[in-house]
Amino acid sequence: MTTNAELFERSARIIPGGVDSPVRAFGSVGGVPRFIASASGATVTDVEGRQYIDLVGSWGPALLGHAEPHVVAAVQEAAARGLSFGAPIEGEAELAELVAARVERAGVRPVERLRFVSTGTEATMTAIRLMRGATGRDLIVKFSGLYHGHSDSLLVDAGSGLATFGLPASAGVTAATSAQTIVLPYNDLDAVRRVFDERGDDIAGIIVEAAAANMGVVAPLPGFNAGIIDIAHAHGALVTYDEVLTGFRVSECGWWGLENADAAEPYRPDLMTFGKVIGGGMPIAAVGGRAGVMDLLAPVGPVYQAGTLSGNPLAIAGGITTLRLADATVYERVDAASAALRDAIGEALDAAGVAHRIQTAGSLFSIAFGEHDGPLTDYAQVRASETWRYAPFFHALLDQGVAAPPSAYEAWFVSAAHDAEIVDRIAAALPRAAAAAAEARPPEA
Ligand SMILES: Cc1ncc(COP(=O)(O)O)c(C=O)c1O
Ligand SMILES: N[C@H](C=O)CCC(=O)O
Repeated sequence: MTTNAELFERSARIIPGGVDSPVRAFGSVGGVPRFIASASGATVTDVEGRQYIDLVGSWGPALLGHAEPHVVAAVQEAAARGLSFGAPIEGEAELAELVAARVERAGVRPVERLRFVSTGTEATMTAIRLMRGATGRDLIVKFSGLYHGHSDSLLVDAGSGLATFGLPASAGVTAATSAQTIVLPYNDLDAVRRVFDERGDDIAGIIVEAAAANMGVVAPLPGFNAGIIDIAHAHGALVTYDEVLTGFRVSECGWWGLENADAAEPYRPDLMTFGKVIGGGMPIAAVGGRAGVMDLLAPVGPVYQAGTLSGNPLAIAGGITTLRLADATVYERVDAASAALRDAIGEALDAAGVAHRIQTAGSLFSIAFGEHDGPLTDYAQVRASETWRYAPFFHALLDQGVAAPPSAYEAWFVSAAHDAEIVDRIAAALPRAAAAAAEARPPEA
């Protein structure tokens, strides 16, 4: 049997850090990452044959659970017809229509056009290029601790792996590129107003996660998302609303649908980005939005964007089947599992005397250790929390067969396959994890 440790060592000799995406390396929690051999429903199994209840969900896509049989069959059937054609296929329009139709409230449909790419990074990169192309301006506004993938302009003060490893930015991004990204504190409308008052004529647009979930989960304050759209539009700038992580995970209609559930006049971002769930585990993402902006894309307009594998037939098949299956009952199951799990975590931590706050945005959640007066609202507060309690908490769960995200800065993902029995098994593992968090001590300064 090959062990995780042997594979990690072998991989690290040829792949930097032994992984193809930094957070997977267990850098901030320590130890050896599990090399996954297979996954089914709510569980993953590593190369040593050990099964874990999975709370990572491939970082979001596994809404229905792993290897959902209909999705697997659809992908297999597509594969049998050919892996990639570099030409349009019928399913692209169908998946685009499915995505666009879901983002609808009170007759408002912000997605009039959609283009598929292969990753969320490409989707947000294309979105900011479109905002610049549409306005003829250079500056982009983003928020501290939010993550939009790894394109140069958006790595400044970003969440996810940069937060995990405590990096303010990435080496290799030129000073000139960084200077074109203005970073503001999340949930601070006054800061947005001030920067637009000072530099509004030069700002192409704002990009924002629909609900922040890459610095742990930090929900937008009521009115924040609508407010930034008002401010941007008053200055002739655009807004990209990044639903790569939240889209069709927190509701049938994404975070936009949750926030606008009862709105007579839903707010309307100019562009939206999607990924993760729209491929059900296959590599696909998308940028969509107002026709007037989207039609600037080549070959209709002058903003260039392309991709050899864009609209890949296997990914399109996985996406269509996933979205067709992701109906109201799926979201009820996911919401119920998330609520039951949050309750169990809260009870275990309370019983162990560990001060904490469970941050939520729909079914997404994360744990902010330490005393907090109310929900944490920005990155500074998250960084000031007792993140050092996370590693022992994480490892105590892992030792008992529960795989939480290997970073305090990542969201926890449940799926429709996380039923009551699975939640009970996690609950049984929580007291030991809570005790480990209670015993943790801060690192020496
Ligand atoms: C909100 C958000 N935007 C963009 C991305 C980038 O997507 P990808 O990893 O597919 O490039 C991610 C996650 O990685 C994300 O969470
Ligand atoms: N936080 C990231 C996506 O949402 C985690 C995925 C990755 O970068 O590996």
